Amino acid sequence: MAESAQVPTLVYLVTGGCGFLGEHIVRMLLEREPRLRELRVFDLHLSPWLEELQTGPVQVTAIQGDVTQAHQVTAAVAGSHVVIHTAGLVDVFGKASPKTIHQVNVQGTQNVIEACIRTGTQFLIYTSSMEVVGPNVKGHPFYRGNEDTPYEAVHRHPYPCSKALAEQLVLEANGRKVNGGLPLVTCALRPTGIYGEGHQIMRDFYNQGLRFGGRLFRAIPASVEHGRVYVGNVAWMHVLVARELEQRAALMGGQVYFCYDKSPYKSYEDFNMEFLGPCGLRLIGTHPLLPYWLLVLLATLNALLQWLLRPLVLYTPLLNPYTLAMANTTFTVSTNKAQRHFGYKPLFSWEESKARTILWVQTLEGSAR
Ligand SMILES: NC(=O)c1ccc[n+]([C@@H]2O[C@H](COP(=O)([O-])OP(=O)(O)OC[C@H]3O[C@@H](n4cnc5c(N)ncnc54)[C@H](O)[C@@H]3O)[C@@H](O)[C@H]2O)c1
Ligand SMILES: CC(C)[C@@H](O)CC[C@@H](C)[C@H]1CC[C@H]2[C@@H]3[C@H](O)C=C4C[C@@H](O)CC[C@]4(C)[C@H]3CC[C@]12C
Repeated sequence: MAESAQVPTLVYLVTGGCGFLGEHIVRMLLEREPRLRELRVFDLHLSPWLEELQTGPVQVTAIQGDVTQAHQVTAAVAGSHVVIHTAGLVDVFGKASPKTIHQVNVQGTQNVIEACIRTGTQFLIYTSSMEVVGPNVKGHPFYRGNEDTPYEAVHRHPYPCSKALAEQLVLEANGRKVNGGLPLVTCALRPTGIYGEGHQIMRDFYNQGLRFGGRLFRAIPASVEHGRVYVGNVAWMHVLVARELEQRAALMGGQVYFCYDKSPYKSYEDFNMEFLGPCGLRLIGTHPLLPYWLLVLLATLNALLQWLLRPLVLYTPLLNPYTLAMANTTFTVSTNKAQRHFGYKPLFSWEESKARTILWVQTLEGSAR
């Protein structure tokens, strides 16, 4: 991929480029990657905002496609220098079947890998997830751990299982010969809970609060820390890895990196209130309002209702046995591996990340402020 710094010559492909994280990666690349000649945005659902990006100096190519269709992936990858694979089904609410989650997240990733091999694309960055590690099915806490912290990564839920399998495929593909004989260089980035402009779950919490007269009810102890990272910093880490992967292939190839920044360690609900509070919502209770056993019962009833109603309507509440267990298990990271390996530093401070997210919440319909 060696190229002259002056003339934009590179072709990047972002799968899932119209998603929450994907959009930030696409916009960040256009703002901060001067070597770009063409940016291909591959997604099952193309967004209208793509049109506004097609008037700039970089050729933005919108490709409507499905990562489960190998031929579509190969056509999109052919001729690209770097692939950022962020497309996936992010579902812990029972919206998609386990089979579909596997098809998209695992088979889709295998299709991306094989497309790189077949077409000679050398650099592949995969958006993995903290969930590849945990929280595990035993509810073991992961307290300010890093990429080398021992932890029993045991999962049963289709989503974390699919992310773990996909990540393994990507890392194992590192070093395989691509068409033309050069080695494929891969790495995986593991964001914790991403927040920021466009976060659907934050939108869901906000709407739930509006439905209850501006109130949200504490379900999780404030002492349970959940790692969060601002979407702009996750996007920046992807851009940086894509830039450094060639020069530092021996060090970075086949590696995993947690995505992190200076976002504070808080419970999931308290962290959300950093943004929802200034927009008029209140979190009721300094302790969980209901005993844990009752929350488990309610979560189980939600899962039963989802199963009973499935032939008629898709019932996908925030509270289910998996989300309750997740929220109730400490999982935070403290690492500097990305800084040591490729000079990553968060682009956005906590204050900037918070301000940007609050501004976005305030634009949501019904915002009190
Ligand atoms: N949101 C988080 O907190 C978080 C945390 C860690 C990792 N991740 C990972 O980041 C990636 C992006 O997550 P997100 O939160 O932006 O989700 P998202 O649902 O907003 O974006 C995913 C994108 O992938 C596209 N997509 C889905 N199925 C596809 C298919 N078959 N073919 C092509 N495109 C398809 C969707 O249309 C969507 O635009 C995922 O791989 C997810 O596992 C997300
Ligand atoms: C209803 C209450 C119990 C409420 O507190 C539930 C919160 C719950 C919806 C979230 C708690 C932890 C979240 C997950 C975490 O941030 C990491 C994730 C990994 C990422 O790859 C996808 C999103 C997610 C699974 C995220 C989803 C929402 C939570 C489960």
